[in-house]
Amino acid sequence: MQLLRFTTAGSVDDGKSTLIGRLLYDSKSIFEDQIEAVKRSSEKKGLEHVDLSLLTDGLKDEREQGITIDVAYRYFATPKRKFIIADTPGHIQYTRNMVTGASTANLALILLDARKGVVEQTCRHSFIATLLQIPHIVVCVNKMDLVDYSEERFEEIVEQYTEFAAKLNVKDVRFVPISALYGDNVVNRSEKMKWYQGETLLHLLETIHIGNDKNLIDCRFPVQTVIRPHSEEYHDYRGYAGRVAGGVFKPGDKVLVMPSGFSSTIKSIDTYDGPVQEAFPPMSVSITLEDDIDISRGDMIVRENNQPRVSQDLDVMLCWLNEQGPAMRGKYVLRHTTNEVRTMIKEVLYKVDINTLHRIEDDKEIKMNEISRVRLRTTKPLLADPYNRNRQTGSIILIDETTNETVAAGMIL
Ligand SMILES: Nc1nc2c(ncn2[C@@H]2O[C@H](COP(=O)(O)OP(=O)(O)OP(=O)(O)O)[C@@H](O)[C@H]2O)c(=O)[nH]1
Repeated sequence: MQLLRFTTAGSVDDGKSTLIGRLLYDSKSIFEDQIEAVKRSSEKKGLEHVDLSLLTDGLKDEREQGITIDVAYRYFATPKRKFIIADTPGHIQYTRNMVTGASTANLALILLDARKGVVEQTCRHSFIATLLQIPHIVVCVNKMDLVDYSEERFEEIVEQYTEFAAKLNVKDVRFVPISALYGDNVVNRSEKMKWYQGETLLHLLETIHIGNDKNLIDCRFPVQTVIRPHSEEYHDYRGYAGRVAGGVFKPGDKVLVMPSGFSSTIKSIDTYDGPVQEAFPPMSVSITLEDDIDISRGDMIVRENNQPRVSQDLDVMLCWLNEQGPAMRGKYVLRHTTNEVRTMIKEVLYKVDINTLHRIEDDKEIKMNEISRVRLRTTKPLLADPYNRNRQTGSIILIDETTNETVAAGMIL
C-alpha cells in the first residue's frame, strides 16, 4: 500500500491539533479507549462538543514538562493509503521544526484561519515548503464556520494566496475550505458548503498522485554499512547496505563506486524478505558486486555515465536552526547522506526576506530561523547533487562539534 508523508504547519490556534484529531477520529484511526478518554476530558472541561485537540495533547504535556520534541510522527491508515504526519508542534521554532519534519515529505498541509486569511506565517511556511521542494501543498482554510461558510471569503483567500504563490516555484497547490471543529470537508463532505465542488481533505490525501515525485533517473546508493556475516553458510557474502536515494538498480547493471572510481557489476540485490530484481527509492537493500572492491560507509554506488558532482566547495541555501548564530569562520561537522566531513562557512552571500522573498545584502548576520545563501568549504570532497535534482543527495545538516546539536539544515544549489 502506498505511503504518503505530510507535514502540518499553521500559526498558533489555527486549529492544527483539532484538524489532526478530526482526521484520526472521522477516519476511524483511533482506538475506542482513546475516544472515551477524550470524551471524558471534554465533559470534565464543561465542553458541549468533543474537543478533538485533546487527542494530541500528550504532546503538549510533554512540552510543558520541558521535554523537547521537534517533530512528532503520527501514523494512520485508510483502506487506500498509509499516512505519516510529521507534526511540528513548536510556536516559535516553526522553521526548525518544519525543516526537520519535511525532508522526506510528499505534501505540506498549510493551515490558516478563514477570519485572518493569509498571514506572515502562511508565507513563511509556504516558502520553506517550496525551498524544501515538497511537491504538493494543500492550503486548508479552517474555521469556515466562523465566516458563515462564505464562498466569497474562501475565494478571497484563494486569490490572496495565489498572488503570493506566484512568486514561489510551487508546482501543485490545492485549497480546501474546512471546519476542523465540526468536521466539514475533512473526512466527510460538508452540508454547509454545497458551493464547494472539490474533494474533501482526506480524499485529496488518499488520491493525490505521488508516483512521479521520486527521482528514478539518477542512480545513487550511499553505502551505510558493509555486511560480512561471520557464519559458515555466508562466509563469502559481502554486501553493501543502505537506502536507495535515486534511480533504479538491477542485478547485471554496470556500476561505479565513488570516490574510488572502481567499476563493477551488480551481482545481487538482497532485502530483508529475500532477493529482488529491482531496487528504487526509498528501498533499503544490500547490494553485492561481482568484484572485490574496498568500499566503506560514505561511499556511493552510481552509474558510470551519471555521476554526482565531486566538490569541496558548495553553495547552499541554509536554514539556521540554533539560538546561537554561526561563529565567524566557525567549523562544523557536515552530514551528507551517510557521510560526515568537517566544514567551514566561508562566506554569507545574502539572506532572504521570507515575506517579500527579496535578498538582503546589507545585513549578513545569520540568526535563528533565517534563511541565507552561503558558501561552504569542506575538508573532504562530497558526492553531491543539487537539491532540486535529488532531495537526499542534495541536502546537508550542520552539527556543532562541541554541543552535538544540529545547528542548520541546507539545500545544495
Ligand atoms: N470555530 C472553530 N474553532 C476551531 C476550529 N478548529 C479549531 N478551533 C478552535 O481553535 C482553538 C485552537 O485549536 P487547536 O487545534 O488547539 O489549535 P492549534 O493550532 O493546534 O494550536 P496549538 O497546538 O496551540 O498550536 C481551539 O479552541 C479549537 O477548538 C474550527 O474549525 N472552527
